Amino acid sequence: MAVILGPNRYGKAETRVVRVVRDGGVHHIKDVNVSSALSGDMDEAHLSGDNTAILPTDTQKNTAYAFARKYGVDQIEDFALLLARHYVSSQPAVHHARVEIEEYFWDRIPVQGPSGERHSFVRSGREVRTCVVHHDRDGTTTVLSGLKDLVVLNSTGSEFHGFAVDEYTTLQPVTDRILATEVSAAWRHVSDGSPFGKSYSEVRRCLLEAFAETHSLSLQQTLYAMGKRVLETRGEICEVRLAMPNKHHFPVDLTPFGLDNPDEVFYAADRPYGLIEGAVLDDDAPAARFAWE
Ligand SMILES: O=c1[nH]c(=O)c2[nH]c(=O)[nH]c2[nH]1
Repeated sequence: MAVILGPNRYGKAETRVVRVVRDGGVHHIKDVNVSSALSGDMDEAHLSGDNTAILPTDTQKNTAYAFARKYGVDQIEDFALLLARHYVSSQPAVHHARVEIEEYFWDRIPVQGPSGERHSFVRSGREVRTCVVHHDRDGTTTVLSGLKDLVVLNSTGSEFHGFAVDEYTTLQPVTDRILATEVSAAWRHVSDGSPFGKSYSEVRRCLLEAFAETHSLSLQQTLYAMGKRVLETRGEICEVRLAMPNKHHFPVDLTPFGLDNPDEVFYAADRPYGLIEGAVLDDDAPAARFAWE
């Protein structure tokens, strides 16, 4: 038997970059979390401890901060593209760069200082925006945008029946239930030139509208409807992957207290939960290459 080195990459995970832009007394905040991972001609670092090809992860952290100052941080996808291209073009040993960014939203606290200052924020209860960019020295670039922690609920319009049963099945069919989930979604851009800000808000709108407008016979059906809505509405997207936990809401039995419960009071269970995952894509979507790695 011979031992060989398998696929490997290395980088700095979760460099938290907060940038404040001052427009007089009106401040703007960008709060991102940058993870870079590089791979290429660097086997010797693992095999013999030769670090010649290794650009330190500490340098990768510094680069994220320096680029935030030099180029600003607007759309996270554009910032990730900038970093990924920088590593591949400046380091001969780096054949491939993967840059993942999360963005956390802040809302302005609507008060003003005596001279009109506006510099107070509250962390938004909104979802986290995400992206994953790959850039390879063969010239291929892939861009995924996404979101996570988007919690949604339909208080009716959801059924679940007609399912397979065996000797362990106790679930009763229902024609009206609460459907709640915490959406994690990622969508693949056809090119690296999408207008990423507008695209993000429109995809988010498609997901929410399809969730609300679909009369659901299962979370699986709702998932497909959400992905389909994005693909039919947004030409710049060719694939959507969704992970949606079924956040079960069980009507509480109130009969011990002499009370009925006409689907009014629910117990929101946190675990276990059903986990529904799926990809929806254009049948002529270009090859994904390493986009999902
Ligand atoms: O929408 C659902 N899909 C399932 O696969 C499932 N399984 C289950 O127990 N409840 C549900 N609900």
